[in-house]
Amino acid sequence: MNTARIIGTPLSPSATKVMLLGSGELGKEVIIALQRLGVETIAVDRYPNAPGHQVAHRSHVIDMTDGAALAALIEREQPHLVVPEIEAIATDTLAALEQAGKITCIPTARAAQLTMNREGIRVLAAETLGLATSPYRFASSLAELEQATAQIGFPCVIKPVMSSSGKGQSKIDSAAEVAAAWDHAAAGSRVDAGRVIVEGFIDFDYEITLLTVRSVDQHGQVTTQFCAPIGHVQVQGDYVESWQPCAMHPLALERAQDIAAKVTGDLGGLGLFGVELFVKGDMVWFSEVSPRPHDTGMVTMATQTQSEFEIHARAILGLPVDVSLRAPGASAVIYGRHEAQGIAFDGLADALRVPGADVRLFGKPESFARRRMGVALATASDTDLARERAKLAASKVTPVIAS
Ligand SMILES: Nc1ncnc2c1ncn2[C@@H]1O[C@H](COP(=O)(O)OP(=O)(O)OP(=O)(O)O)[C@@H](O)[C@H]1O
Ligand SMILES: NCC(=O)N[C@@H]1O[C@H](COP(=O)([O-])[O-])[C@@H](O)[C@H]1O
Ligand SMILES: [Mg+2]
Repeated sequence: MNTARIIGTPLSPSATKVMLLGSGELGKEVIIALQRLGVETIAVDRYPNAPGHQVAHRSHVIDMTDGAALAALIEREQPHLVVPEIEAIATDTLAALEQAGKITCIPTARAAQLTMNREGIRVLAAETLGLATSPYRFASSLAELEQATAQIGFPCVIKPVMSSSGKGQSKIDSAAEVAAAWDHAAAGSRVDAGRVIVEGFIDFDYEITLLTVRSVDQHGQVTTQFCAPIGHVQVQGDYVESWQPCAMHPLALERAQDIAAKVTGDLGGLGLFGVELFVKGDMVWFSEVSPRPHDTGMVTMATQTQSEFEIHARAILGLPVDVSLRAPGASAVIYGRHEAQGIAFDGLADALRVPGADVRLFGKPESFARRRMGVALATASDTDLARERAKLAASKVTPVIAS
């Protein structure tokens, strides 16, 4: 039997305190949703003035992969819930603190541990749960990678076991490209530079994120609900546009939900998960899962009654959620285009004149050419029109070097 958390008053002894580990664009929205529910929020990231720092009650800058620093901060702040927002965290420390009964980690410390490393989640999905995935091998040296790619065949995709947003990822077509892919993976890896996964390339028709929520129902039981599927396009392993709902063959949707229920059921805990799936006709492959809101799910800020961030905030507090769709819509990413601090954004008014459009600028202090700095959102009578509108609105926002 689970009960909803009683919410106290922020900044008082009764406060319900939630600590976000990672405070980028996704964490910023979770923090805003938590604040609306009267929760005291603590934003942590590796650099000052991260998006979530700008809206939380308190902020901290630490190396979140440093277990001692992380444990010391948790000890000082005493949060009721610890909410990982990125993968690159000392998850073993979270597991030890959870084991000792000192924290509640969202959804669970084990989920954070398994998804931090592609090896953990892939072995769980393919070998323990028996789900369909791309064929795969792991390699810890160039020689092992050469052998692994020969076994998997070409084309194949090579990724560091610890990376996200496509960092260090290559799709290669021949053995001649293996060495360059190994070097690229080492440069793009998050923590450990020495290990990669090789995946057989899946020639999918389209790919989706199935936002899946584990929340507490009126009987105190954990229940699983699915948002409408989100279609997306990725360039160099990073998402550039997404839309909801994504039209699917009914059998493919049923299989997608079945896979998502199995994976999230095994990971356990409360909260929203982004289950990434590849679809061809009525066939569905599991790719990976984020035990937290997903970048492609930013579209839900326009499309759903409750955004993925509001759903996550409610679910982790033991509160009921509403996964209903409000209107078809789309999102399109706004990149920084410049390598500079404190850039400015021209053309916002033109973007907001696009019918049905809205824009979020994340406020990241430093821009890189391919850093996601904002997102355009749009609703319309159908997703084709919404995609046009979102892309048009994004194209109107021009990052410029501030004078
Ligand atoms: N085996 C594969 N076959 C075909 N395409 C793939 C394969 N693996 C990855 N991709 C493509 O690359 C994208 C990014 O891959 P993946 O999700 O594994 O990377 P990531 O770095 O974890 O990204 P993110 O953190 O944004 O989810 C996928 O969404 C898909 O478009
Ligand atoms: N695919 C995962 C993802 O989108 N994560 C989001 O990007 C931020 C990091 O952005 P940065 O690299 O620009 O600092 C993370 O904090 C999270 O909000
Ligand atoms: Mg992914």
